[in-house]
Amino acid sequence: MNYALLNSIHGTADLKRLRPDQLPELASQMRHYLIETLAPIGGHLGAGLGVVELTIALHYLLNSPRDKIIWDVGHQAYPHKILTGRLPGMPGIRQYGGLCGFTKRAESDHDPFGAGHASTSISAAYGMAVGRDLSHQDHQVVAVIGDGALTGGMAFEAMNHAGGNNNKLLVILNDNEMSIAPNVGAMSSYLARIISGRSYTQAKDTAKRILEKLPGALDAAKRVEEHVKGMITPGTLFEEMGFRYIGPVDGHDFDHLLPTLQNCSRLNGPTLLHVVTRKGLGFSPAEEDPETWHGLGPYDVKTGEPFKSSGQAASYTQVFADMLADMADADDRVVAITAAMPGGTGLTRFAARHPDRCFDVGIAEQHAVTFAGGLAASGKRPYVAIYSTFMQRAYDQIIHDICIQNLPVTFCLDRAGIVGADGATHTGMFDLAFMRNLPNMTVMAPKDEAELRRMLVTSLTIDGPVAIRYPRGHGYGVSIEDSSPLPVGHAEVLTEGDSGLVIAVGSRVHDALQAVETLRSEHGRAMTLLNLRFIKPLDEQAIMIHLKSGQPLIIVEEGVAAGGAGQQIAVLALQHGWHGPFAHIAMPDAFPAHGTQAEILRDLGLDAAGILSRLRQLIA
Ligand SMILES: Cc1ncc(C[n+]2csc(CCOP(=O)(O)OP(=O)(O)O)c2C)c(N)n1
Ligand SMILES: CC(=O)[C@@H](O)[C@H](O)COP(=O)(O)O
Ligand SMILES: [Mg+2]
Repeated sequence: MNYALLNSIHGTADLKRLRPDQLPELASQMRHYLIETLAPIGGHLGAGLGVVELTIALHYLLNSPRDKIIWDVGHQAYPHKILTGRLPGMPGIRQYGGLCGFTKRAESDHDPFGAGHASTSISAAYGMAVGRDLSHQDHQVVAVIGDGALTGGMAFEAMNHAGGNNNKLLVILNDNEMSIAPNVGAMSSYLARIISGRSYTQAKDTAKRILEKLPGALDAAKRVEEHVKGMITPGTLFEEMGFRYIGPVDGHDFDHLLPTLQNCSRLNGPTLLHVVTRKGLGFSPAEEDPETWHGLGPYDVKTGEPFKSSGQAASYTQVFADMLADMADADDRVVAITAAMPGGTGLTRFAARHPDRCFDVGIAEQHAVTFAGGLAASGKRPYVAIYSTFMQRAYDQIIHDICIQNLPVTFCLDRAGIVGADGATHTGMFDLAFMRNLPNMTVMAPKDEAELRRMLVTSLTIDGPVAIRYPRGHGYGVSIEDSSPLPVGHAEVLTEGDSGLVIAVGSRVHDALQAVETLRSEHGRAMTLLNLRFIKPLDEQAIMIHLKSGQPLIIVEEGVAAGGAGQQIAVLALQHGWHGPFAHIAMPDAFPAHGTQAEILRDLGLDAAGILSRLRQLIA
């Protein structure tokens, strides 16, 4: 493909020099460029392809960075990055040292607000609109939010606030009928009805029938018609929330988009523009299967097939989902909940076997947790599968609705620890610290996929809240025959030696074992290695039996050091009078960069080589 037009755009000023009739060609080149550039590296393709025209139109008419464009989640912002001077960096997006996969303030003045988590854009944009008005400035503030992100409560909290006031704010609802998976819920049906126009037609028919049945009461019936029409005319809900509703508009047609956006930008007060787009537009595999092509690894442009790495063990996610489905076979109290991530959490597999016991609540982590509380209070055993990073949203619900009432809800924290290309916003670095300090909570971390299965079985024996955290990626291909429950609160001794005690948590156990074995074979120094298994309750007895005063104590965990298991173990050791060399190999008080999981673990000294080097220092 010839990218001459695209390559001539070094910033938004170049875009503005184009004639309107050149924009479709620019859109076409940008689509091809995205499809080709992401093929060897993967990334969030589908959402960006869907907003190519919208992004071009916004930058054509607005004056970023003076005008503020806030992209919700930020995964669809690749076209925005291209138009704002970041085209040369695109081949390195989400790679180590490369561009961030989301919007990021530190990366560009054109990213006025960073994101990664959903449903924040209207709040941030409204804050900027109010800030602008307080400072008597007059730039535009535009939030672009997807129909999936609109299922998040924050979006409605923000609309409730903004709609009650008169600050100028444009919210663009990018409606492609998809979250990552097909969008769910009543709002999604409402938007679909607006697009199809059926509700409006039906309402008119209903009013007509009322008219026919009430001869002589024409005025009254006329009023009924007006009322019914008013109730379900497109966008009434938004109008009732204080927003001027405009749309629906074809988000791929510049002839519609440009004049509509131009008009919207002249309006005062809060306005919602409903734009209809197609996720993955321009690449048929992505149009046909938008869920797979939402975000993926490398793929073959010619065949339209994602590359599959052969010979890999099952992922933790798959093992989790299959085990939970087995448990649901045997126990009809078991139910599963996802917050808009049925694929990512594996619950699509669970739903295939137990469709009536699997609930996708939308991007609503807080609701997911309290909904689980309600299910638990009615005798069910809910398993809430949410990525570690997204669970941060629901902390008060975990405390107030689950832990205080000691309800048997199990939190299945996928993507715990380093996630790789998604970087800081998606890193699951806090869950060990925030879960282990909650009364009534049991916290487990499996060393491999077999242990994950046993921990799930164990959770069913515990009559209270449980958190199980496991990493992104594949297991080790170990045998998963044993499905017996684990003794609660007991660590596992993996090696024994008198040169020191290493305690490793979950995902770091295998690398710690490798380091301990290398130390023994290369230096003849044997250490005891405990697989902690239970971060809470802590196996104080096993720790104190194996901890010898004067000898090194090393704790390895893939989570933030502050408040992590290591700090609690250190306090325990000191309370028992232990003294000796100490190392807490964990994540520092800083957000990690993006790259592969291996690169980030290496940087943090959390891989086998890093652990080995710390062990060598300690015994030196
Ligand atoms: C709080 C939170 N939960 C879940 C996610 C995972 N997630 C990322 S994008 C997405 C779907 C967003 O759908 P939509 O806003 O409609 O954007 P589209 O991809 O359709 O353009 C989800 C669930 C997230 N980023 N943040
Ligand atoms: C944008 C977003 O939040 C998701 O698409 C996320 O990137 C998915 O991560 P996984 O690839 O680990 O499922
Ligand atoms: Mg969508």
